[in-house]
Amino acid sequence: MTHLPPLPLALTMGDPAGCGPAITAAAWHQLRAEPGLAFYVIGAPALYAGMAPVREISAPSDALGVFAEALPVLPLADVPAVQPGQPDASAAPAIIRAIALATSHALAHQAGGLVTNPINKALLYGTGFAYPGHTEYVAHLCAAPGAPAPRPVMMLVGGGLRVALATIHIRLADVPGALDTAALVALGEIVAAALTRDFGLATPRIAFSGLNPHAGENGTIGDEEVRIINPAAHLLRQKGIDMSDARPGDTVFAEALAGAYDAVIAMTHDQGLIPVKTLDLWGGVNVTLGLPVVRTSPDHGTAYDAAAAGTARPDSLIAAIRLAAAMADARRATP
Ligand SMILES: NC(=O)C1=CN([C@@H]2O[C@H](COP(=O)(O)OP(=O)(O)OC[C@H]3O[C@@H](n4cnc5c(N)ncnc54)[C@H](O)[C@@H]3O)[C@@H](O)[C@H]2O)C=CC1
Ligand SMILES: NCC(=O)COP(=O)(O)O
Repeated sequence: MTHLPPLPLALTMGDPAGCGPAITAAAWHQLRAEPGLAFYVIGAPALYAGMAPVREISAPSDALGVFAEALPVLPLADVPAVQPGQPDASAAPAIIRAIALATSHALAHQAGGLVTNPINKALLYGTGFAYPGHTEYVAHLCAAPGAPAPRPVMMLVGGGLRVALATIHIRLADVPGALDTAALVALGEIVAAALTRDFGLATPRIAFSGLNPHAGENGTIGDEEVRIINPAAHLLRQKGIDMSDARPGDTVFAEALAGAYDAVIAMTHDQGLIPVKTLDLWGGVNVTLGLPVVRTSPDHGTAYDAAAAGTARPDSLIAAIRLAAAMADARRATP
């Protein structure tokens, strides 16, 4: 077994008007005594002033020596001054640069992985950001020269569940047309490989959820299960992956909680996120699978109201930091 030295995690500042600065400072207070969870944040030092002692660093490796005493901040230029709770589109270029820099640190093995603070997607779209979210943007940044971007898979971890998504930020009406047997096979392979590599499960058991009520009742109330999902499950089983046919969406998460499955692949964003957020509103983590770098995130958004009121909770960010560190450890042990 190879053991490479631990690296700090790179946190992005996220939307500076959102909860990111407050939860980052709060996470530092709670984690500063755990050197295995050392991190630095890429952002404007002023964002954290008054919430934590701040130390500017000039390279990711400086964070390890600083973390116990102060929040290590790698300064990002040109972050406009914003008010908590007051989104400001002029911050968009800096928000995007922080994500790009953190990803480059992880790709260069200067950071063990990246943990992204929440962004306001509509605000970024309004300034021309061409990606649905971090998931697809980080994948784009991970593309090798001349090669297509790796296919990223969003998985939520929380409340005793792991739930990967077959479709993410698309209209519900577009979901049936977006489901495709070959794509579900590729998705199942990515989820199975990640559960082994990053979560230490030698032979993970995975379930597809159905799209239609009762998983389509044998094609009588929707045929995506018999036409698309079950054929993908069959092909995955032929590849040696323990994959169920489509299970009814109203029971598959209870089955997973009871121990029948290590992960569920949900067909839509809300089908997957509702059980995780209902079971674990504060502690859920969003993980991107299928990338050469570790990337996690809190599963909540910018929470402008909590940012303005000073009531933002760091629980989900802390869970995201813990999970990223565990995944980075697993990859260091078996690169
Ligand atoms: N990973 C990311 O960057 C994500 C970004 N978003 C973005 O967040 C923005 C706001 O989305 P919403 O649907 O309002 O979801 P939200 O998660 O920001 O807020 C929903 C409710 O939960 C509360 N809440 C969320 N996190 C909290 C925390 N840490 N502490 C205390 N209260 C908290 C909020 O105050 C609000 O009442 C959107 O622009 C969306 O694009 C949403 C989800 C993930
Ligand atoms: N609802 C989850 C979400 O919006 C996270 O998206 P991403 O920014 O992690 O791609």
